[in-house]
Amino acid sequence: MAEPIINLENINVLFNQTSTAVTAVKNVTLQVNKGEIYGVVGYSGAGKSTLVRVINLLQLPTSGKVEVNGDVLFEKNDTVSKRIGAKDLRVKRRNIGMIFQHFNLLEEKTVLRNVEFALRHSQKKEKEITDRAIRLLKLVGLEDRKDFYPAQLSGGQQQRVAIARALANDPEILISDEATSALDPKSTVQILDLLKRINRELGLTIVLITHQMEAVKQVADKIAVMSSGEIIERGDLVNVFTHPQKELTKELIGTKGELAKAIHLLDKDAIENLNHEEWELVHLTYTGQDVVDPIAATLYKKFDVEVSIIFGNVDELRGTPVGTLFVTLKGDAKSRQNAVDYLKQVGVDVDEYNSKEVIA
Ligand SMILES: Nc1ncnc2c1ncn2[C@@H]1O[C@H](COP(=O)(O)OP(=O)(O)OP(=O)(O)O)[C@@H](O)[C@H]1O
Repeated sequence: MAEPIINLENINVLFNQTSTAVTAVKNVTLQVNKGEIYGVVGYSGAGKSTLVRVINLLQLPTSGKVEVNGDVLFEKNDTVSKRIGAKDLRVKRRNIGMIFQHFNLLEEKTVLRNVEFALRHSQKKEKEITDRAIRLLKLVGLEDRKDFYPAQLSGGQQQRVAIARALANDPEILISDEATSALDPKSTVQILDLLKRINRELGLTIVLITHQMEAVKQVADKIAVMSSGEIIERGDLVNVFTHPQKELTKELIGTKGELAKAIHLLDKDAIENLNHEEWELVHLTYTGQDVVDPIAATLYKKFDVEVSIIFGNVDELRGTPVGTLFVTLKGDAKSRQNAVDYLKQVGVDVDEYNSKEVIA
């Protein structure tokens, strides 16, 4: 049974500015299970940072309930108003590591001292602290840079130091706030691989907020899409990517751009002599190549529907290959309907675009 480690219920965060009030988070309920990598995505200003800062009460909600590891840290509604004490909160916060876009390292301290700094409040002896810091630097592959200063490291390496520091107190949860947004693509992949590895090896639960869909695609088990303070869509990563419901989700994962490209690439000559009733554009999404390989032949043989491929693409979602294919189907309406029903039956997700709208 999945065990929730983070439980946010009906969270609202209202910022009262002098002239205007902004509701940065609107009635958000979110559960993250132990050991999951949960991606929270959305455009800038959607409320992602505010929401995750609520988890360790760096941001106090206006109302709602914050529960971490079964302990209620905050609860406020019409009948209840309680909040964990400052001392207990400090202890709880050590169980939640954080990494940020700009690393936030202490520039005047060496890599080793930066990691040790996170352990300054622990009861450990100096030698134990140093040993632990070195072990963590080994984990992130930077043991040989322990005496360097942050400025002497690349962005990716600085983020590794930040990860080692975030893990110093052995947290069960790691919050990553746009941690790869300032990195080049190669370092981004390396940092995401590292996050995936520590998730697996240490059983760490990771909440990853990002506007980079590539990042969640690589590592997340589940995603939530935020817009104007609300979660508008959520679920298993592969499911959301293959069956996006909301326009914004389609936009974020690139379906909309792909559709525009498919329309642009349509062989206008080939369809010029057909009337609107005789063809349509369809977008097929499928997991597993074997489903799609024989499609064209099958649709022609079984349903007398002609398939022309406009373009296709195979992507990888957390290790699962997911294919998308834009094709035109030519044939009478009834045959095309039968063909589409058949595709759905064999597990292909089908989006149909009316030919009239497509070439309008
Ligand atoms: N301390 C604050 N005071 C007032 N308004 C704030 C504060 N923090 C955030 N906001 C507002 O709340 C909304 C959500 O901001 P938030 O930073 O959570 O979004 P985000 O999705 O994380 O975007 P970004 O990645 O750009 O930070 C925005 O309208 C922002 O201007």
